[in-house]
Amino acid sequence: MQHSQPSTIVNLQHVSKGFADGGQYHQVLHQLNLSIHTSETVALTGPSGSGKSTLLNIIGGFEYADDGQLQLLGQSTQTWGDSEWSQFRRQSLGVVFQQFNLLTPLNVRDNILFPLSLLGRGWNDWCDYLLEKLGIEALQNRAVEQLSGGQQQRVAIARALAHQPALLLADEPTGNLDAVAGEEVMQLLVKLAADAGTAILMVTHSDTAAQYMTRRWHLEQGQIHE
Ligand SMILES: Nc1ncnc2c1ncn2[C@@H]1O[C@H](COP(=O)(O)OP(=O)(O)OP(=O)(O)O)[C@@H](O)[C@H]1O
Repeated sequence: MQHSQPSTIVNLQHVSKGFADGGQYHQVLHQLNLSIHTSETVALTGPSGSGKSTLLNIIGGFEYADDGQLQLLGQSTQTWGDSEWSQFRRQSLGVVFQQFNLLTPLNVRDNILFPLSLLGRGWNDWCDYLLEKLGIEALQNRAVEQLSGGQQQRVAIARALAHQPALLLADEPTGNLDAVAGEEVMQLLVKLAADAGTAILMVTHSDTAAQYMTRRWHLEQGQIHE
């Protein structure tokens, strides 16, 4: 199930980002240098407002850095326009958020099928494997809004990994779950990402969730400490 790809999935060199705050410039990320390699798993922790979501947004192309270089899958993103970013996201990126962000008019199966359909692909054995491992086979035809939080997060994981992306960005994936459901989701996330050959960068405030990742980055005052 592994796919061939450059060994460095994400590489940031001297990346800085700030925001105008009441007429003043507030620097959030300061000259960051970091890399994530194939199948690595990284927990990103740090105080509220330290820039964790901003960093994820830059890596996903949802926001742009003010300065520095971002390479994804060995390619410089400097000249990427909307079409290159969408191609990267469709083929190589999965995302899981605290709020699940599923497509509510659709049932479970169609939510999982959605990222594949954007690539012109259909349902396959890997999708069946995801449903089975996540324990959501029996829920396939249910509307996602009828599911519990833990069940919705399992569907979100299946959707994020359906196309076996090189990188999964997860922002507080256990933030809306109780302790037991949170641990179950983390175990499944790590196991299935490993099966897919997917690297993970996960923002979390939870020490328990962070312990499931092999690396830990702490972001504070614009800098990452590992
Ligand atoms: N679009 C924006 N415009 C102005 N300021 C912003 C914008 N996005 C983020 N910020 C500011 O940048 C800082 C970092 O925000 P960010 O959401 O990345 O932090 P975080 O570490 O993810 O926080 P939390 O743990 O609370 O989710 C905050 O001070 C925030 O107010």
